[in-house]
Amino acid sequence: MQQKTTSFKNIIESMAFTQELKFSDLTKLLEAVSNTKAVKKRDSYMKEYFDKILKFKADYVKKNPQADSSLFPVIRLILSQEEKERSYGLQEKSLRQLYIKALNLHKTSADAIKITNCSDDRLPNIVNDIMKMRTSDGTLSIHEVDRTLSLFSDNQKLSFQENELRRLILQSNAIDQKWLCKMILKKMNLQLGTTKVLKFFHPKGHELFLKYNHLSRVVELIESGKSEEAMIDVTEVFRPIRSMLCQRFTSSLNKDFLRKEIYQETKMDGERFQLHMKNGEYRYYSRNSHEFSEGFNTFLTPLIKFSTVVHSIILDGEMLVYDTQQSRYFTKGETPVDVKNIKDKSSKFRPCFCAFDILLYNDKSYMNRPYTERCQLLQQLFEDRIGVMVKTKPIRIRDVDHMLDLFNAAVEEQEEGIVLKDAQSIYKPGDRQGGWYKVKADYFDGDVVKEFDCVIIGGFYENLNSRNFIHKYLVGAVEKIDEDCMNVFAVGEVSQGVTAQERIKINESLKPHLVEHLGESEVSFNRGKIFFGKKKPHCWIPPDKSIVLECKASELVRTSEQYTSYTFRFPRITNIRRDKLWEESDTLKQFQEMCQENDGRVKKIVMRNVNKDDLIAAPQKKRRTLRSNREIIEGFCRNSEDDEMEVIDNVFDGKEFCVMTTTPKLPSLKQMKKIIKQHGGNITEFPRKGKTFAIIAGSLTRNVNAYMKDKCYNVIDAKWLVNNFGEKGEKTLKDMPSIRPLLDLHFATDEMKESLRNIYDDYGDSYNEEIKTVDELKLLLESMKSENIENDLSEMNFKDLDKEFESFGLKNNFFRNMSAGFFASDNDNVLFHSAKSIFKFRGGNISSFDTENELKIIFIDKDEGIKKIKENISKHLSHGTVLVDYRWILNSNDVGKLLDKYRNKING
Ligand SMILES: Nc1ncnc2c1ncn2[C@@H]1O[C@H](COP(=O)(O)OP(=O)(O)OP(=O)(O)O)[C@@H](O)[C@H]1O
Repeated sequence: MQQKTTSFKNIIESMAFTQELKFSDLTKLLEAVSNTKAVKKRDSYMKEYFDKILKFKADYVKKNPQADSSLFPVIRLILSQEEKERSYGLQEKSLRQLYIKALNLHKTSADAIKITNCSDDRLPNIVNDIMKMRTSDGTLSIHEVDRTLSLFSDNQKLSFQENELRRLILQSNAIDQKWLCKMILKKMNLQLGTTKVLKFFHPKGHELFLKYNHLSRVVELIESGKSEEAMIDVTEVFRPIRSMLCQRFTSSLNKDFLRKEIYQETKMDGERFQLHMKNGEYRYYSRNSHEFSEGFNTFLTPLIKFSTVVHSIILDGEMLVYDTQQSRYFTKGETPVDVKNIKDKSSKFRPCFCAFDILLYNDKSYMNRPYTERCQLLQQLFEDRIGVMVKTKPIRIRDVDHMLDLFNAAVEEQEEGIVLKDAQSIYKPGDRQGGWYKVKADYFDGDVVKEFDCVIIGGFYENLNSRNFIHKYLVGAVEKIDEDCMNVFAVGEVSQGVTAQERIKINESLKPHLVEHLGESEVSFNRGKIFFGKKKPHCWIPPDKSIVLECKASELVRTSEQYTSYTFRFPRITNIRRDKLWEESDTLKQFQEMCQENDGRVKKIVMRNVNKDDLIAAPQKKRRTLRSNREIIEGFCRNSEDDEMEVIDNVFDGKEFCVMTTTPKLPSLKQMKKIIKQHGGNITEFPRKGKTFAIIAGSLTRNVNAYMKDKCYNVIDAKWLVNNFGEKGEKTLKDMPSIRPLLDLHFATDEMKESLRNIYDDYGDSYNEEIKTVDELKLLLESMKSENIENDLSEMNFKDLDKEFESFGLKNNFFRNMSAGFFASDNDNVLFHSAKSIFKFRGGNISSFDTENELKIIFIDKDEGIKKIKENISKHLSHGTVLVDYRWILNSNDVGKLLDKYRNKING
């Protein structure tokens, strides 16, 4: 009898609602969600799924009241990236091996090679492709998959996992395996956030997750009917709570903000940890709620002494490394050991817990009490013991000046910054807007923190097997050897700060020039050498073919990996300086000066104290710079609107365009692309030889110029597009509008020239159409190169013409008072000639080299080598002659005014 009862109980226990749910239904949903671009549609798929299974569950529970009806297995599969309890010991590399074995593939078979060589992010898709050939129907239940993943976690022996995976393969289809692969790797990339998914599961799901940061806890609270109660507070010891975060301090806050009661605390620079203690048992949880009790219980717990009244407590704080010999703390950037990983008992390093908040005391939650009350309590419960456990000392802020003094003093003390806390703020788990603010020097714009302009000299691939996507750039500082030679030195790596689209664009520009790095310490390029440090990039790039990045960092830290002995901490790209030549990057000397020895400590790169003006001016300025650069990039972002765009005529007949630059007066890049598509054209993000009909350029940036030099692409002025189709592309046309050589084309390929031959003469004068404006006439005259016509041109009274045609807005003769010579040995340098024409067209006077007169200004092409140029024109040079790179004319023309005096000046 006894026997019978037990086995019946087992049957009941093993009955689970998720046995009724097909895994292939779930993977079908995940596939549909991840393939859908429209956000609303994605949401509706997920919502529909949850509505359906919740209803199904309600019916099931009625019939099987004793069975396990939890939806946790479903949720933890969909949100595998949040999985904390299970780890499978499988990364992309080992998972490849596992699949090869489970599928019984021979190492040299085509499928095995595909699995081995694909990039990490492609692995699930490759598994999908291979499985298509061999799968059965998907008959697995969610329960079965979830259970197997638990087994994977409990037993990480490869032979065991191989058998289990094979069992699953036999019962699944290709899509099932694709998603299983993603679940094991915990990289779902579902395009649907965790909180959103949880919202579909339960209206309080996402809020509870924000608070508790733990899937199983959230599901448990909801399914046990405790969601309302939990929203208020169910803080328990040994249940980690999501950390409250800090908002960045910006000037927009300061008016009202500093009128409140605000406290300042030191911003400690270690690792965020929670200390939980109950009746002498201690546990420690990281910011992501992972437990790291073992090490801390060995090295820290035995030294901690709470007041005897404390039976249970949860403290929030920062774990720092303390050097017991030197009696000093290490910041995160300079610490020689990982605070979570101190294992050696004889080590001079010890973890020290710096508490700044208390969330629970003697089983009573304090999370909903104001900051000041929590702080008061915290001060009473233990004595500070340096190097073991200490607490912050909040200071009440009197006014803005007081706040700035405290901040500047903190920076002076080499601290990371300060934290400001609203006296009334309660502890809001996971919240960044709850009344805590972090102030750091690099949040201020411009010259508070040094901005580095560094040229990209190398790259690190995301995946070494495929070597097709650089995710991190090695950047360098320059050192001039002589006029023609400049070396570059590796100073740091930078990855953050650009969007995925921007990174794609940078990578595409670098791609044609990348050279595989074979471990050399130095490599040569045609203007000098690059010197690397110990860490070698996967590929290098000649600086003269590269891009300058403007980077900011929070500080400079010691490194043994770069050429320089210091490198950036928390570097991020703040700008892509397409306007800057690689030689204009920061110099090695400048960099080394920043790194002057200072007690062996981290180098703050704060240039000066922050003052009240910085609080007002900075953010606006910053936004502007970013916007202008973002706009250049914006056009490379695919937009879901594009898919829904209506084509109103087909005058472009599938012709491919690359919209590259715009100006403030022209429509945005996005808008221009839309215009092209509306008229039947195609867009490419990068010009393709033989395929791209034309580049559309609003301004002749360095990038556009580089494409013109290639001589493979027509470059059409963006105004052509707007003039013919309207600002919004609204005008319907029957035929492709004519492209006028003088007015619309910056560069024409031979093919284009040939096709225009029947319509325009050699100077670009139309056989059919009359000249309509002075602008046109001037350009036409410019294009005529014969002696007579040149003379005619110089004799024309442009002043009168200007007056006469003021109504046309032709007042931009900004080179009017300048006389200059032009020297370039390369006669085919299209850009140089176009700069010369623009100079003349905008009123400049071109001095001749015929006489032996000395010229004051000579425009040259710097790329031809200064030494060589100087030899060629030595007799025209005097002490006062200034050599200026011709790009200054192009750049001035682009912005419609003279740029600061000779930005591209070479000497003088
Ligand atoms: N006194 C303090 N009060 C609150 N947080 C502090 C304090 N001292 C140091 N910190 C740390 O500063 C961090 C606050 O910044 P935020 O919440 O944005 O985290 P973060 O993204 O790690 O930021 P950062 O990189 O600036 O440290 C906290 O996570 C915490 O680790």
